[in-house]
Amino acid sequence: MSITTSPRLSVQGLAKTYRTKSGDVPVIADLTFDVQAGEVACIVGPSGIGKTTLLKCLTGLQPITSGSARIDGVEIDGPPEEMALVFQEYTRSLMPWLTVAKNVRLPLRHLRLSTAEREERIASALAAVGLAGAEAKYPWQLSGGMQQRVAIARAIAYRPEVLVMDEPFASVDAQTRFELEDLCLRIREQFGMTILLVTHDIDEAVYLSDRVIVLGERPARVTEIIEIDFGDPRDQLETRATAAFAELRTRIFGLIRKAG
Ligand SMILES: Nc1ncnc2c1ncn2[C@@H]1O[C@H](COP(=O)(O)OP(=O)(O)OP(=O)(O)O)[C@@H](O)[C@H]1O
Repeated sequence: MSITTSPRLSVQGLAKTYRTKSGDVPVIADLTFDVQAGEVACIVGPSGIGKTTLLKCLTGLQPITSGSARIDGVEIDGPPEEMALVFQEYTRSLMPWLTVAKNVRLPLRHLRLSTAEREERIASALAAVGLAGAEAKYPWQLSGGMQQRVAIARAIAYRPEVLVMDEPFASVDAQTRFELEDLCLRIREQFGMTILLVTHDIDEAVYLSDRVIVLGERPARVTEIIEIDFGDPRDQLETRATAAFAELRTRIFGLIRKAG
């Protein structure tokens, strides 16, 4: 007997046109792709191709013009409870007047959790991002990388099925970026989350992904979906030094350059 599993996230013929006072702006023409449960998938493509627009459609912040997006077979037509979103701009997503613990607690208010369960989720999320002990600190007392860890902790305390990240590591230094990438892979492992991430960094996409979805043309289409099979664990030095890594980087770079 063969067992078929439906994808966690399924995007079918998704199109998006912004309706503005000066006319229609077609940004996405036709996107079709699946992301399986527990995968990390990265969206890459030239600047302005519509990557953030796609995430807005998937997180219910913008209506889809035509086509569909589904989580576990259920059509997305508003912010889905199964998703959490992490933005590049952690300074704008954290509340500076709230402590780290209170920032992480914010989205949990909407869930029916006992006090003990809520506190356990906060503690384990902060431990998972390496911030155990920072509960009483304020965001402005932390480095940029640590603030982004708080934003990630807040998302994982919510325990979403799908963690959506829009250029989450673009505002931190290179060393912190590597640490946060590895954190991302650990979270997937520890919590079994599916991760969909937009990045401009091709190396980051190759390092993190099980699947890279390359967007091109304007309005956007899927140029190619590239499966990546480095297995786990990945290593920042060793994995990036392999011939397979260099080959994938060159291939994706070529696709983006052609599309841009
Ligand atoms: N609310 C809006 N109304 C009209 N046009 C918009 C709106 N939001 C975005 N756009 C346009 O949609 C296009 C795609 O923008 P989007 O931010 O999704 O691209 P992106 O690939 O994420 O860009 P970047 O790589 O620079 O971050 C751009 O031309 C942008 O000007």
